[in-house]
Amino acid sequence: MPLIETRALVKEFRRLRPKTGRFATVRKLFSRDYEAIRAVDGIDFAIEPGELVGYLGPNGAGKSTTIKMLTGILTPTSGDIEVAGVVPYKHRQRNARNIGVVFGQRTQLWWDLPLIDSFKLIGKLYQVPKAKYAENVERFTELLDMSSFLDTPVRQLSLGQRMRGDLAAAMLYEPPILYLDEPTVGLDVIAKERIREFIAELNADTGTTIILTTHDMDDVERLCRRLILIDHGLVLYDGPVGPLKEKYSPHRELAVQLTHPADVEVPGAEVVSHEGGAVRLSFDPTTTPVARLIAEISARYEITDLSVSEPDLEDVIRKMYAERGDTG
Ligand SMILES: Nc1ncnc2c1ncn2[C@@H]1O[C@H](COP(=O)(O)OP(=O)(O)OP(=O)(O)O)[C@@H](O)[C@H]1O
Repeated sequence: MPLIETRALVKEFRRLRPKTGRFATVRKLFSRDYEAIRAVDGIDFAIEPGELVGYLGPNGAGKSTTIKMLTGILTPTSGDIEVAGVVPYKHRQRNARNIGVVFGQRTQLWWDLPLIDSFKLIGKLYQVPKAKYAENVERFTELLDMSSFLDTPVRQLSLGQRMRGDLAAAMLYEPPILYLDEPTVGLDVIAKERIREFIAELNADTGTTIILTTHDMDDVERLCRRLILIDHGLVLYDGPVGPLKEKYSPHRELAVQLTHPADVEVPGAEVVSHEGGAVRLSFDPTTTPVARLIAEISARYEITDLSVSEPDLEDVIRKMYAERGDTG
């Protein structure tokens, strides 16, 4: 049975219709002329326990609005939504116990308090039993390497330290579900990797169901087995990463380094670039298996190095949106 499910989910916002021309500002003041924006326009998905799903889309696609409905902050205009057997907007408090939420752009922690005091407050708010609380703080402190800054006020933490604190805070009461909104935004490469490692471990070890919203394709490549791609409030793709790459970017590239420069000709592959002994070939793995291609090349030329590159996910997604007439 799905842990998270939405059916024909719609969220409409009303905003004042923009006015132009003379006295526009004055007219706006007295106007009752609203227009409706469908931020979410009939979204269906079902997420099973233990899944780690990337929820992606261009700016304004409706991602945050969906997450806000899942957390119970927003009430849908129509449609159904259920999270761990709870309708979030009807039972916000019950829903809150089942979910952890981390926003990359803002903290859930108390700005002026030492990090450990935020943890204590969250432990109290969620009535985490004493022993469990102590065990979890110890575990997360070790996993996220936080011991050197537990007593530092949150306002003095670096972005990477704060993010680790936010992740620990969201998981202190062991919710079965975690929503992550841009958890690696603004972090350096090492800090990003540390966060990704924690997310992957959390999902693998405790089976936490995770919905991840991000614009960072390295987050997606590293973490998500399933993607839900949305645009204009609609689901465009729901499935694994592999078939998406095959459909929108079927070609792979093989880079070979020849001992002696030569004009390369191999059946089933096209030379993309050729610089001295460095040759790049493009091929379709469904018609030319990579093993056969490598065998053919090694039989004809002397090679010192070779590598096959996967298509770039960002490129694949851009192509998909472009094909559907959306520039993102
Ligand atoms: N409170 C609101 N009132 C009016 N319009 C809103 C409101 N919140 C969101 N919108 C509009 O709904 C649409 C979807 O916004 P949403 O924030 O869900 O997109 P998003 O996919 O999260 O984008 P981003 O990647 O930029 O965060 C946008 O057109 C946005 O302007």
